[in-house]
Amino acid sequence: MLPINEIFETIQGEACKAGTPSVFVRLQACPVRCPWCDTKHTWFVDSERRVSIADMMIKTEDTNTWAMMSPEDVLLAVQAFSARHVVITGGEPALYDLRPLTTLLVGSGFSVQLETSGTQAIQAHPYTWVTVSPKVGMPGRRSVLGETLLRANEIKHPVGKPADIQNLLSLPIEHALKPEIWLQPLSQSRKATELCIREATVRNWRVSIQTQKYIGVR
Ligand SMILES: C[S@@+](CC[C@H](N)C(=O)[O-])C[C@H]1O[C@@H](n2cnc3c(N)ncnc32)[C@H](O)[C@@H]1O
Ligand SMILES: Nc1nc2[nH]cc(C(=O)O)c2c(=O)[nH]1
Ligand code: SF4
Ligand SMILES: [Mg+2]
Repeated sequence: MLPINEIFETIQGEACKAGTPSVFVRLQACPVRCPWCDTKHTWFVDSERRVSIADMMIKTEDTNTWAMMSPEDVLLAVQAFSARHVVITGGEPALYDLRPLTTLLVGSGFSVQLETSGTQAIQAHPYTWVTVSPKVGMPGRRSVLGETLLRANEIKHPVGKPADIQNLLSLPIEHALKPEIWLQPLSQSRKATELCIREATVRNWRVSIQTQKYIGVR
């Protein structure tokens, strides 16, 4: 059973899969708590904020309410939309064993993507496209970052200031599989965007802007 904050259809806005019609499954809870996080309403699983699946499904704005769902409940909810790409995010979805859910989704014909901070061991079907957005110097277990970066299909690094580039360089990112490295400016800041453009250019990395925030979708 998984605590789900929201399930909604939109366009994946970030990194390699940007532009893909997607059903987002947002899990509740995150112990990492980045000060600039744009989904702070997912951090705590407050038992008083539990709602029915039906009430969770009709939400249209950010709230800290959540519903408890089985992998089969999630599959049914996801099948009601037309997108065939499912993005599992949060909160920190890797807090949970995602093997049952990802296996069910892959077996039902969906492509599956996981958005994770890399601070928890990843338990997901091997076909899952894993986007690791490494969190350095935040609470959470840095010790598993090396392992999750090895599993990463892409690295999407949040950047606000030059020290964030140094933090990324301190991680084992140059392994044999060479996942694409995307720099994502924090909160549409002009300064951060210019820094990402400069650093991506000299290092032959990429720039991931949160396109959903420019085209006005969730
Ligand atoms: C809300 S997190 C949820 C998944 C997981 N906890 C993680 O951090 O990857 C999804 C993505 O949004 C990014 N993000 C969160 N707040 C942001 C902000 N203010 N500006 C840019 N990216 C942000 C995260 O770094 C991550 O790549
Ligand atoms: N459109 C859209 N694209 C996204 N890519 C990653 C997101 C996330 O919150 O994990 C996100 C999101 O919240 N909305
Ligand atoms: S790890 Fe992800 S969900 Fe958690 S606080 Fe950081 S950005 Fe937000
Ligand atoms: Mg988001």
